[in-house]
Amino acid sequence: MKQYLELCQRIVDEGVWVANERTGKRCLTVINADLEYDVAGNQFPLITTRKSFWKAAIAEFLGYIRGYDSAADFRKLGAKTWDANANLNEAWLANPHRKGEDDMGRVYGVQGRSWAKPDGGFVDQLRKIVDNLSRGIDDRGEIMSFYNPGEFHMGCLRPCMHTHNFSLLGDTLYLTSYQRSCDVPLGLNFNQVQVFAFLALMAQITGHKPGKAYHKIVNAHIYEDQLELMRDVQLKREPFPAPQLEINPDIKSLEDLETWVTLDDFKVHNYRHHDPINYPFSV
Ligand SMILES: Nc1nc(=O)c2c([nH]1)NC[C@@H]1CN(c3ccc(C(=O)N[C@@H](CCC(=O)O)C(=O)O)cc3)CN21
Ligand SMILES: O=c1ccn([C@H]2C[C@H](O)[C@@H](COP(=O)(O)O)O2)c(=O)[nH]1
Repeated sequence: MKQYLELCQRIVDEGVWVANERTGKRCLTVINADLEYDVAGNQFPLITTRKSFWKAAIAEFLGYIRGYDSAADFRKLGAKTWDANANLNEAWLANPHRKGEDDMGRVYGVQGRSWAKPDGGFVDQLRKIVDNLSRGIDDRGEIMSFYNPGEFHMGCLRPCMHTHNFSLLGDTLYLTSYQRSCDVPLGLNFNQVQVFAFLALMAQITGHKPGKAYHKIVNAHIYEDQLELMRDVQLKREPFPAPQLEINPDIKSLEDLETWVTLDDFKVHNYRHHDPINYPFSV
């Protein structure tokens, strides 16, 4: 929590205003942030200076793991986060690749589970990582990347958190995740939860102990219409201690994640938080 608040304060103190064409808004921006999460010690990085809807963050990530490409499937899992990008962005609505209501196109999990090969067929990046790690193999390329410039024109948004790189040291699993663009008041609240939960889940299904998760962000920003709430409300609050995440121990394989897992398989203990803050969302 301290590192999150320090990043927010750094943006307020040192950020530079940058105009963003896609949203038509200005963002107060800094470059480079390195965050670290202690998954071994189960210090769940949930924001405590406002109420976090952490279940939606986990639902969203479960949708990526399943390779979903429809905002409707995300809604069924419990995340409304893709509704706006799938259905409200003018450029995407006019895109001939959009398959209709709720279609997100070839983004995130689609790339993670079925990256199209130029010579035909698809690559399932996540399956390969799970198979290798389960056999104790780290080939120094245990990477799932959603970043496919050859198909950007076929999706509603370029991936923000775009690459997840796993490492095995002895029987401890590590994760390094890379993010090119970060909406710190809204997106990061979710992304922290996702990086932590992804390492915890992968350690559980591949039979390893989780170590640390490293989260590397390039462009970290606060939109102009979020600044006042961040500076004058959220940053004035005192954080509470980190809660703990409990994952159903019956989740034992990638197939489990693909088939029966729901949000009921995740629980958070000792979550003390301040009141919710409704930050504006930019499409
Ligand atoms: N501008 C922008 N920021 C983002 O963080 C973002 C995008 N666009 N587009 C793609 C995804 C969608 N994500 C989202 C979308 C909505 C919320 C959101 O509204 N969160 C609310 C409550 C959510 C709920 O009630 O479930 C929050 O207060 O955290 C968060 C992340 C993250 N990404
Ligand atoms: O997981 C996510 C997804 C998206 N975001 C934010 C970061 C930006 O504010 C927008 C994406 O806009 P681009 O113009 O494509 O950079 O969404 C996030 O923080 N986390």
